[in-house]
Amino acid sequence: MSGYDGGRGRDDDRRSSSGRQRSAARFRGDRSRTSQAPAQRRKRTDPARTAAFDVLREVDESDAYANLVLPPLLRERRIRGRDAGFATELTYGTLRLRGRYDAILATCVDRPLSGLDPALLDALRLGTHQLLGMRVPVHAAVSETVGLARDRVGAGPAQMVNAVLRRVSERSLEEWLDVLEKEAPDPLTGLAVAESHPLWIARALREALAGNERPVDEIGALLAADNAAPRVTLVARPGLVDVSDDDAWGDADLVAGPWAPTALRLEGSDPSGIPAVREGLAGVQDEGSQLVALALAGAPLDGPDERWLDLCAGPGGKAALLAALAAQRGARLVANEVAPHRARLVAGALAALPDGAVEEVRTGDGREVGADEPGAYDRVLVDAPCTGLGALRRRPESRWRRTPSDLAALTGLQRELLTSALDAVRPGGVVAYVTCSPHLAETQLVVSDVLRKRTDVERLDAPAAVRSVVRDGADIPLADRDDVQLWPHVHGTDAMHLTLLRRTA
Ligand SMILES: C[S@@+](CC[C@H](N)C(=O)[O-])C[C@H]1O[C@@H](n2cnc3c(N)ncnc32)[C@H](O)[C@@H]1O
Repeated sequence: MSGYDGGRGRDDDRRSSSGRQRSAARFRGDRSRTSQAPAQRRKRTDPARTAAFDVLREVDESDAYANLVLPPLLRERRIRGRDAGFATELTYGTLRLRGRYDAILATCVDRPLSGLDPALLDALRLGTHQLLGMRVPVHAAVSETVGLARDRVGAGPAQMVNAVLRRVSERSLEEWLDVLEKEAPDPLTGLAVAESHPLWIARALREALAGNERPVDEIGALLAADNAAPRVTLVARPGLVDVSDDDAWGDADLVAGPWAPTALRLEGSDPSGIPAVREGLAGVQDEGSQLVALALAGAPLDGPDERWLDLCAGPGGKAALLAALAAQRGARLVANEVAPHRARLVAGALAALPDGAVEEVRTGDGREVGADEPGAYDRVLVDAPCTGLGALRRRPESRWRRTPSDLAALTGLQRELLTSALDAVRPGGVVAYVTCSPHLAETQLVVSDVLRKRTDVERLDAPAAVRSVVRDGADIPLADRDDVQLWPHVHGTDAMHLTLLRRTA
């Protein structure tokens, strides 16, 4: 990114012809725009940085998700190519590394950060990420961010941005990390700050490593992996599209994923132009999600194998893979989801599946299915609502939104959903309990609590089920346990948990 000039020269023309200022005014923090002459505005604002700033304000003020706000904003403002790449890295990087940058900024600002105007604080964070996370030259990072602050926050705050960012620029990232480490009361706190995680999450992840037979000193690598933007991974839905079909993949640059035979890693970030994706024959799906669905479909089963249930299906990624696998063996899938808008997404995800593969997409509370349809299914997936602590790299702001108090409500729901799934599966049938969180309270403890109350369930060898579905020759490292925990820093996947259970009587 070095040498990036904010795309000003190129953008001035686009700005006058695109009508973008009207749409930009939708966003708040626009205080000084109207009092400035257009020529001044053009001089001060850079479209990529302004877009990043506006997304950060939306995330802060409206609890928006950056990955839902940024892409349409870039399209609306016609920010493309290098400018779009810069805006994306600036937005997501600033959100992910907010904790690290706030700790650095706290040493450069003479009052508590909590007392600053939130818009000013966002401008400081954006400038700090350019200086320490993107190697933008100091003069460009400071002057462009000062211009942005003047335009969006005001002249006084812009002066402060100038002074603070100059202080930040006096040290390299490594030097700043040394400072933070020395200030920390203990190593885990230091690591949590340096790798920008709330301390409770760093603690929970360290406990999850220990609880899954991994060395706890991997915590640094795990936290660092959460800060790396994940590669886009596609799933080639079996029976719908073949990896070797050139027409289906267009000119996309794809390499096979290391584990799932269905997984393809995309070089680049925009899969929307790929014919197979447009037609629903393939989709964007983390390789860990693919593995757990493949493992459920591949788990050994006695008796009929005809009717499968996805109890918590929205938005439908795993349902689409399961339905494709079901179709290959003449089985059919019922996809259940409690939220109507998410049930509609499931229906969309399943649209390309052959007739007969999907029995029904229904909107309903998964906790009631076990009582309503006891023993009615051969295979059941419970991909439970969870904290998402295993997918932090994918949702840049989520680590700052979650609180430990979310756990109590979620783990209660998880227990009820797993209980319902075990009632809904027939004796001899298989249930997969899955979360995209490695938190022990959401994984091992939920399973052991539910099983303590039942005598009709046995655990299956989930590592064996995963090994039986991975790509030929792939030697996937899995702990010596009967459940599976995947890790971003080990497997390059989200931290998916899988327990496989069989109903015995
Ligand atoms: C982790 S997501 C599932 C992701 C999905 N399996 C996929 O691969 O696309 C959990 C889903 O459970 C849904 N959910 C939450 N409570 C539920 C309930 N009581 N019954 C059924 N679904 C529920 C949520 O709305 C959310 O869509």
